Amino acid sequence: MSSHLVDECAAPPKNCFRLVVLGTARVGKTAIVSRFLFNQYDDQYTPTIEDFHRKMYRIRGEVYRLDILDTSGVHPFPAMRRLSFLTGDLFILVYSVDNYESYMEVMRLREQILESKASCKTRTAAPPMIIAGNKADRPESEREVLYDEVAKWVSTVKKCAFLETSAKKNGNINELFQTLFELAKLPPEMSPSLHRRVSIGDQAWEAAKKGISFYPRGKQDDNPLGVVSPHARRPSLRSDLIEAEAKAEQEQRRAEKPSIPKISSALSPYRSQYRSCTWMSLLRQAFQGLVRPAGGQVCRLQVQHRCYNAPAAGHVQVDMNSDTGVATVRLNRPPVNSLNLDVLTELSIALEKLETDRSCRAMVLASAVPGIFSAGLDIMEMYKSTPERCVAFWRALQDAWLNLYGSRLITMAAIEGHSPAGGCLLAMSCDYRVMADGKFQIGLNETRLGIVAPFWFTDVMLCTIGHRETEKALQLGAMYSAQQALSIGLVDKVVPADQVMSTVQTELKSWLQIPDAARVITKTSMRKQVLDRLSSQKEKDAQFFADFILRESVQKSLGAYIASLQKRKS
Ligand SMILES: CCCCCCC/C=C/C(=O)SCCNC(=O)CCNC(=O)[C@H](O)C(C)(C)COP(=O)(O)OP(=O)(O)OC[C@H]1O[C@@H](n2cnc3c(N)ncnc32)[C@H](O)[C@@H]1OP(=O)(O)O
Repeated sequence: MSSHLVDECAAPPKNCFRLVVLGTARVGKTAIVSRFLFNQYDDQYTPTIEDFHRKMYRIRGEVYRLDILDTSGVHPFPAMRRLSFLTGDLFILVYSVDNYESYMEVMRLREQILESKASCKTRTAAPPMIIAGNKADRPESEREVLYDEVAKWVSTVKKCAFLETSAKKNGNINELFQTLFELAKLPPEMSPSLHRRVSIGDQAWEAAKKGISFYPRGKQDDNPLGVVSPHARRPSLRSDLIEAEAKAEQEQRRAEKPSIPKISSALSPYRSQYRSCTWMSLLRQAFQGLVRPAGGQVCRLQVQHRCYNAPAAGHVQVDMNSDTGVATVRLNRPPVNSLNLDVLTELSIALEKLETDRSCRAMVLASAVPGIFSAGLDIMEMYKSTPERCVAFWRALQDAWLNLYGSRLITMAAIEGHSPAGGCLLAMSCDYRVMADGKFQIGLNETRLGIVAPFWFTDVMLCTIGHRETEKALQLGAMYSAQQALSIGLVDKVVPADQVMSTVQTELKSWLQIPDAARVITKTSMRKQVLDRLSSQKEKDAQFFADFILRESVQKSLGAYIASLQKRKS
């Protein structure tokens, strides 16, 4: 029996759920999932990057689908983590009773999930969550987290439950899922003890499938059944979008209250809002080959070695040349490649993927939009926004920058157009810059907008052109022509526009001759201080940004700047 048939038994969107399991490394996330799915426990520890599982159920004549995302405990993939927050319907947050820091991380994770959800206009309610204090079998002498402390905290938060568990001894695992499903108002039969585990090809499952798909009143087995899909992989982008859309419609419908006579027409304005919402774009990004099937029940993250080209809608196009080990990453958000939350998230994911691709040694950052490298941050993300959205946006920028500036790859910017502010930051964060001669300008022009370049923008510029030039450049919000930029060291080479790419390729050849290990250690040691400065205060920096940008006076300046851009155009 071919395993894909499990998916032929499709669940309606309203019965599809994504469960995300989060927590620091070594707390037992994978062990909990493994107990739940297979009633197995493996004593060996293998760090997880991201595993994907699918379980299908037949319960009281209906088909349900539970997708489980078992996430990484370390955080080299912040964009993937944020996407897991956004796409999750219910969450298990795991800590280990012998590790207080892991409990602190659970508290932080809860906040981050809520903030991520709040930044999506269509999804604001707190999702159901359960806190699992795992390794409860450990001797009391090793315990660092007291049961009462967690219970007290959980009693103060909404839609959240708490249990201590032992994946090793199978303690409370069934109860953990049962409580979560109850909280999420999912059928209790989804818990391991309340359904019969069957496998693909099992007659009961096959009969149930037929009964549901074709002959609902046929001879089907009425006992709840659950089957783990052996070759589970993340759904295709298209099916996920369709499903997400159906779900969002459902949510809207609930919010709209049934008293509205024509629900479909009442929904239409929300549909268009929904279609353009960030959540949808993030979903789109989430499934652009982020995780590929690797066979078996577990889908370890694997990196495509040839081509990461995003679908047409993607704002970041990635071409990987496996022969040379050089990837070209093109920003593609016409008209001016302004960097909004979506672009930044996509960029982060692209960079994270390249970072983990062993065949990739270098990356060229370029634009797919003629005449522009990037117009910098999308001003509309900063104008009349909400604090939650501002924080989410800023985090996405921080992550994209940390990925780029801290990359092990040789990074080169092919600047074939204007590159103000955030565009200049991206270019400066690369190892080498080639700019097109002519009318294009580059620089950190923040003061002209009435805003202040953050300390890490300043740090990067200081490292690039030195103190004196940075002081002048930043105070004046100076924009430089390519030749001026060359003279102060802001770019490394200026060539006619049609030779930018070939010049980058030529330059790359000499960089590629240097052994990677020595080059990477050198680069890392040179950049560490600047990277650490932001890494150590990301949250403070994000909060500061939100507070600053939403000040009335700053909003006024931004409003005037936007008007001046529009006026200049007309
Ligand atoms: C404590 C923390 C403090 C906060 C720190 C914040 C740090 C901020 C960093 C930034 O990156 S702020 C953004 C700064 N960017 C700019 O000032 C660039 C402004 N744009 C331009 O100068 C020009 O557009 C251009 C890039 C030189 C391109 O000129 P071109 O003539 O080709 O296009 P336009 O007709 O001007 O623009 C087309 C279209 O795009 C809109 N637009 C331009 N830039 C942005 C942007 N950054 N964000 C959003 N939208 C942008 C422009 O208004 C036009 O829109 P429409 O009129 O067609 O609707």
